[in-house]
Amino acid sequence: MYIGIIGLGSMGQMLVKGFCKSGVVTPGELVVFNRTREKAERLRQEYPFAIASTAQEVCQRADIVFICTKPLDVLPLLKTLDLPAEMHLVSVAAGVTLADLEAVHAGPVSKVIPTVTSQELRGVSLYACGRRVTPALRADLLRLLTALGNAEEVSEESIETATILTSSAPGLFAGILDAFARAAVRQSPELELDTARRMLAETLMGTALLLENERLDFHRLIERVATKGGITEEGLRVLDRTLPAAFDDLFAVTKAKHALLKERLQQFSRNEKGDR
Ligand SMILES: NC(=O)c1ccc[n+]([C@@H]2O[C@H](COP(=O)([O-])OP(=O)(O)OC[C@H]3O[C@@H](n4cnc5c(N)ncnc54)[C@H](OP(=O)(O)O)[C@@H]3O)[C@@H](O)[C@H]2O)c1
Ligand code: PRO
Repeated sequence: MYIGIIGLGSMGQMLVKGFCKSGVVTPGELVVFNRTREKAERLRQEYPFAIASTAQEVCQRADIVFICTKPLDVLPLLKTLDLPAEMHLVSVAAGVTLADLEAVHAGPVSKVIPTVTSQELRGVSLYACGRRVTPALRADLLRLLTALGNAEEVSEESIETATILTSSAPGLFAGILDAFARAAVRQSPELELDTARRMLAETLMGTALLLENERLDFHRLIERVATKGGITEEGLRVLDRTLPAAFDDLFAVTKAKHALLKERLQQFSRNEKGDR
């Protein structure tokens, strides 16, 4: 099976690295295209895949094609291509729906929300398959996604909320940790910011391992850390008071951004229909 990847930014590169690292495919089974060719050539030094001259060539040569451009670039690009009917088209773009994809491709389409952590073969890929995806094509897709970590099938209704938990979360964790480190330095200016960041990064790694190796849930972990009547308990009270509203706000603004993206994608589709 040949796998095509169009767009070699953060996600396209993650797919190349994750697929090859897991051994689910060899570089020889990959055919890629990126707008700026040098980026593909740089990555090819490590992963000897085929570089196509055009996105059309990727679609001609691959059985399944992951389109990894920014959301608003997906449909304009797909509209310029003559997509082979049997090709499984997979979009990783936030906000691009199965209906958007089925409107531009007569063959099977799926939507996947990957995550940067899959480069380490850990994390959750979300997926939803369109009506024309056969059980065999679904199994092929699942084989690729489970090589990258866990794969969770989700409805399109819940995919946007789940995206924040699986795909935005690594960046959000980093943002939280950075604010945590900066607060520590405000408290104790003699502590260097980089030292505070390193302490937190190492503590995050250890926490993840404890959760996994001891099969702890979040509450059990809290019990292990927060000595009754001790210091951590006080910190947790502050989080209980302040974080629910902050996370409600976070989900509200990210939902609004998804809605804006979808509105702009629909506008594109309406303009296309008008032109015909
Ligand atoms: N980053 C994440 O963690 C993440 C997670 C889940 C989903 N996603 C989704 O993944 C998609 C890509 O995000 P990203 O973060 O990887 O973006 P990115 O780093 O900006 O990468 C986009 C890539 O697409 C290439 N490109 C643009 N137009 C193209 C065209 N017509 N033909 C071929 N290549 C083209 C760009 O090429 P150049 O080198 O010329 O710029 C660039 O390498 C988005 O739709 C996003 O919603 C991202
Ligand atoms: N990265 C993409 C974004 O920030 C989608 C989820 C994670 O838009």
